[in-house]
Amino acid sequence: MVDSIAAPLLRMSGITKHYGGVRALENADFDANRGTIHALLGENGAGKSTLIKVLSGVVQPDTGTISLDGTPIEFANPTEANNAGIACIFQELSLLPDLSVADNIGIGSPPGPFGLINYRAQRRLAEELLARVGGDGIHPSATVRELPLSRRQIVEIAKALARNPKLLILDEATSALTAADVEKVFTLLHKLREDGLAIIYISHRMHEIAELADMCTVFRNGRKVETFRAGTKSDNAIVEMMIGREYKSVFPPKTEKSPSLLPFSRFATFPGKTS
Ligand SMILES: Nc1ncnc2c1ncn2[C@@H]1O[C@H](COP(=O)(O)OP(=O)(O)OP(=O)(O)O)[C@@H](O)[C@H]1O
Repeated sequence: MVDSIAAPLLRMSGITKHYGGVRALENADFDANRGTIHALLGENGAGKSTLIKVLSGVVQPDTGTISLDGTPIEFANPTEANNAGIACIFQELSLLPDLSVADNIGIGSPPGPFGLINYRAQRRLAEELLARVGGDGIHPSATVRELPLSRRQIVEIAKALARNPKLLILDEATSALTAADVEKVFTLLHKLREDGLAIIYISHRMHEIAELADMCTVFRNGRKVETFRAGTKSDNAIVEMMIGREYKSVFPPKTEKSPSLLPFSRFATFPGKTS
């Protein structure tokens, strides 16, 4: 993690969002720093996805302010958020399966003169980005449909990086991947963190967060409960923050003979969700 004494890259303050009569976020605050992987934790319905939707221009908040790099921002739609340097990856990939890898990666890039696509430039961009994300073995002219899921996820990340974002958000983006493929994505995210990106990561798999995150923020009932450094709280303390009451672990207490290398139980998922 890059320690930052400067202002955070992202600052969300006092965000409230209702869907009709349902309060999804209530006066919520959230900061994210450059060079940091920040996990968002919370039970189902805590407001995590709504926070991300506000941040990525999918929905607009009722009240509250957002600033990026110290500049106040408001997004009317996802394209505006994208243009400002915010890229979002969801569990459902956004790739068009019948197009090539290069077409998918270049899809958001502005066309050349006379509105024409410069295929050579598009292919070069795809090659550069695939190399950056460790997808060297993926051919830019391969059709996305031909690729296994883990490779598609790599292409999705390459596509997200095509606009050179400052902030990369992954919302349950690794849920469909095998453990081995998740490891590959984590290696890539660590590399992107070293490049200075701010990364926000949502997952219900506690062991993933323990392995990946530098910082954690817990949400409950649409509000931020606490932000803390990963590894500084026990599993139970985190679950209690998430559910707002005492939690008796369903896992046997650790013995000296079975130390856990991770601050969270290896196979634990958060209550209320299976992965
Ligand atoms: N489009 C919508 N219309 C009505 N209510 C919604 C809508 N989207 C979310 N909600 C409600 O807003 C609250 C916050 O939901 P949100 O999806 O942000 O939580 P979450 O923490 O991301 O949960 P999950 O882990 O299940 O995705 C919940 O009560 C949810 O039912």
